[in-house]
Amino acid sequence: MLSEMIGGMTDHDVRTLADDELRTAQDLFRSTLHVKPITDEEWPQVRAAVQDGPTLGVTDGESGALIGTARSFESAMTLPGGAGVPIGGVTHVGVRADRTRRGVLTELMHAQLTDLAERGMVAAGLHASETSIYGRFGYGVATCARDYTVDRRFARFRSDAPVGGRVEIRTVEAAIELFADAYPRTATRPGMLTRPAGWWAQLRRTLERQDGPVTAITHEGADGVDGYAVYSVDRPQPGPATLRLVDLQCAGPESFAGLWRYLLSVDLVHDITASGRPLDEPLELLLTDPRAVSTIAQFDDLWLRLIDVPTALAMRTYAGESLVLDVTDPVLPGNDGCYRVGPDGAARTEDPAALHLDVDALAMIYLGAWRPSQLVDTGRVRASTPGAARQADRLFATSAPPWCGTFF
Ligand SMILES: CC(=O)SCCNC(=O)CCNC(=O)[C@H](O)C(C)(C)COP(=O)(O)OP(=O)(O)OC[C@H]1O[C@@H](n2cnc3c(N)ncnc32)[C@H](O)[C@@H]1OP(=O)(O)O
Repeated sequence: MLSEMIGGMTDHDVRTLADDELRTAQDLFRSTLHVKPITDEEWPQVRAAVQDGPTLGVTDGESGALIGTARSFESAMTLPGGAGVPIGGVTHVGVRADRTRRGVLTELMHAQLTDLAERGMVAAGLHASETSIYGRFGYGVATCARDYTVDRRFARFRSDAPVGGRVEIRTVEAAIELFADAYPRTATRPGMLTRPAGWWAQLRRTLERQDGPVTAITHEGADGVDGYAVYSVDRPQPGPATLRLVDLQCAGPESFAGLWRYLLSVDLVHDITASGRPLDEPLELLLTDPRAVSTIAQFDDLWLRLIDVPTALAMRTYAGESLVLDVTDPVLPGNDGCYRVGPDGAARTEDPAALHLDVDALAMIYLGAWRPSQLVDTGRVRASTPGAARQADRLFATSAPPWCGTFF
């Protein structure tokens, strides 16, 4: 039983909160992010946007007040090779400011990993507020993303850019409804997650809180709706207007080009900002002047924690020659051991290992975000046979950088 494998003793009472405690938990989380409490008017909408799944809480021994919380919901993540793996989306993690650095988060993380394992989640994923928090619990940066801005004055499509399909302005509700059906078809890149109903409700709330008016568009190709985008425009008076892309998803090159042709055609816009996009999103390649696109930030996107390492390794595909990995998991020691990984699959083995790594480093190479040799070169992974790092590079390589693309 996985709960018996979890290390660390508990001196805090971690329990699953009841439905009528969710608002207190949300307010606690907000306070840790320095956000005002939820008002009575807001609560019904906030409640609707809470994805199904357990909210854990830690209460203070003396006062009984909630001092720490963490939520999770169930999703599925696309792997290299196309399989989907059950993943717990971890969110709303916070510890009351007067109770931090006493192990409350540690207890929550251990209890949550046990719970996720018992619910059959092969992995957990999160977006980190700070990069120093989650590595110790076995999470590693498994996808990266970039923010970019497009100067509309210089952005002209090349004549050989893909054409086809039709862009239509819709109400936000209609666009979400039409696109939510098509979304699973577009989530083919490793690291992409299925979006539960609560996620779409949260998007509606985000859109309602934009300063400028929100516009939603869909792209329709030969097989129906295959892409969508939502954006708002800030038009200060006086000053140049900025179109801020809130979400854009597409099934392929034609819908990507079609959506961007439309976005670049919107009048009275000076520049367009896009955040949290795939590192290799090829907008520059569609334009006559690639410098019209400027990357303004590149950062960690999804932090991944492999909970069931044997299953996780077996569910993705590999290329090249097989290799033995020696995995160490300081929190879930049931994952410790050697695994032969190759084009025929992955399984435990008694054979000697060529690469030695902790479970957080395994998460970093698992979807293809980092090459194993990069982690060897920087001391995060140890190679015990010559050539092992390059061999592992070939095994774990993916055709495109992984990307999550769903913020939660
Ligand atoms: C997925 C999400 O929801 S991301 C949002 C995370 N929440 C926030 O950022 C809100 C503000 N921060 C907080 O609420 C808290 O500081 C938390 C949740 C980050 C940490 O909670 P704590 O109860 O203090 O963590 P805990 O005491 O278990 O710390 C465990 C270890 O991590 C370290 N640690 C925890 N948080 C941080 C941090 N923010 N920066 C650096 N180190 C940290 C601790 O020093 C400790 O190290 P040690 O084991 O070597 O002594």
